[in-house]
Amino acid sequence: MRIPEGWSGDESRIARRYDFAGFPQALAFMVEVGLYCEREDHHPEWKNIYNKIWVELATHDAGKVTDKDLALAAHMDAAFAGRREA
Ligand SMILES: C[C@H](O)[C@H](O)[C@H]1CNC2=NC(N)=NC(=O)C2=N1
Repeated sequence: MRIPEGWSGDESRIARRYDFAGFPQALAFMVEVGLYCEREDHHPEWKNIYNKIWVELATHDAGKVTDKDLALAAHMDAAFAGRREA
């Protein structure tokens, strides 16, 4: 498995921190990504403090990182790129 650019971790889980301009941008990111997660039935472990979000991705059923996690990571990175300056 190749860990995506900007992420850390190993075969069991990958992790990344996103820093936003403020809480509204972080909240908008969580709402947008959350709707994607509901559509895909695949959910992150994440924590928010003010303008920061810590994310960990793994497929619990499989006990490892799968293509679903990599797709979610790519979606998150794209959503972040679109909101960085907002
Ligand atoms: C019942 C439901 O489909 C499962 O719990 C899904 C939901 N979202 C999930 N999300 C993640 N990240 N891993 C899972 O194994 C998983 N399983």
